[in-house]
Amino acid sequence: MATRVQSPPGRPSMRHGSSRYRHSRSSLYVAHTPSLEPITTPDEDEDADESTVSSTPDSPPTSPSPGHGQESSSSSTDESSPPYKIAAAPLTDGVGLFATRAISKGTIVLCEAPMFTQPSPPTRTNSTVMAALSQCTRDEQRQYFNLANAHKSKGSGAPGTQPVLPALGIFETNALPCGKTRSGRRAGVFLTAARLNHSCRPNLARSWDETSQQMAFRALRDVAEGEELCLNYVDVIGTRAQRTEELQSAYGFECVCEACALGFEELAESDRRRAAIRRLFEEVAVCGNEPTLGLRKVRSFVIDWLRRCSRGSYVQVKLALQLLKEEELVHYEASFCFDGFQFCILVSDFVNAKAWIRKAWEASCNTSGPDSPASRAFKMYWANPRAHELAGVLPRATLHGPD
Ligand SMILES: C[S@@+](CC[C@H](N)C(=O)[O-])C[C@H]1O[C@@H](n2cnc3c(N)ncnc32)[C@H](O)[C@@H]1O
Repeated sequence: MATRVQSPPGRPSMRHGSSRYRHSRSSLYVAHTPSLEPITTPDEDEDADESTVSSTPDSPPTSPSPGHGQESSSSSTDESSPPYKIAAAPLTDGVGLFATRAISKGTIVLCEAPMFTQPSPPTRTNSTVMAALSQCTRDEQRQYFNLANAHKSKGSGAPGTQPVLPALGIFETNALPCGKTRSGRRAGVFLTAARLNHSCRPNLARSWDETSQQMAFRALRDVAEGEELCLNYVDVIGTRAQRTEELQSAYGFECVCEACALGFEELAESDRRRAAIRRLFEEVAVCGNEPTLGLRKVRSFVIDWLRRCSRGSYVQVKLALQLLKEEELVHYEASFCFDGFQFCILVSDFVNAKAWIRKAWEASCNTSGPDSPASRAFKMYWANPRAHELAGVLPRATLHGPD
């Protein structure tokens, strides 16, 4: 069974020197599409006055608005206690984390250092996990061996395959990706966060902080007291059938989350929306790892898109944002907004570019904090959109902003 670790991870990273923003859990490069209907043709709109967008300040604030990345606080009598508790999650046949008080969007719910980390397979084996465990305290070892093990039933191993021994099985079930070193990517087990169940409508996002070597878990939306706190282990844009297949093959369980438990008609609606979001992602996934190739692809994509615009059959980023809101999948917002920014940048529409990048920055602060590489890059582009390598590579045009 595949590890819980996503490749590469869970929260966004910005590829400096290129133009792509990679969404966290997704393997998709989301250079999508312009929702951006041109309202003037090239050359009609000479140097637009950036100050005309009143909702977009000329420059980003020095610090994000309240809420972003704040440690949890509430009206609870004991604010120093964690805003969560571990309790039985009967549907998952185990435990989960539950909010002990109301938590507002963007709040850091939990910040945790890994008990230990490991390299990626094949370097990671049962022996390397056992060696790391031998450096931990007895209490930590006891807690570790109490964690879920999705590989338990495979103990004897299928003919011709190696059995998954307990220490490794537990690691593969619970580990989260935490950064990259010179020798490659690493994953770690976090004793508290290992109790977070999966939801296809998650209310937590995780982001690894290289400086503190800790994982932060932030509320993606306002969470009510008593609500279960959940991450998404896999990409959740896709129909229930697609998600079920992925969770089964990667983690071996049938998802019991609220999105998967919807009744027939609601599920059909949800499936329709998620399929549309995925289509939007894929239709405009134009860029690979190689910046020059990416640039070429972006260019031909935009030219094609401009052509399609004139026939009125373009896809709208705004539509994607609306669908994400309806499905409560706001952690994908920053990717779409960054694409909106990039398409404006291509045609030197700096007014609308600023509006898009501001929205991308706000969304990114909520999911991964103001100090994440993506948030920093967005803020930098907000201050100076012309610094983007795609700036002005196509004839000038005026597109639309997000609002
Ligand atoms: C990382 S652990 C999460 C905490 C776990 N429930 C426990 O008791 O320790 C992952 C395991 O929890 C269960 N699980 C997590 N999310 C689930 C979901 N949405 N539906 C069903 N089971 C789930 C699966 O058995 C999975 O292998």
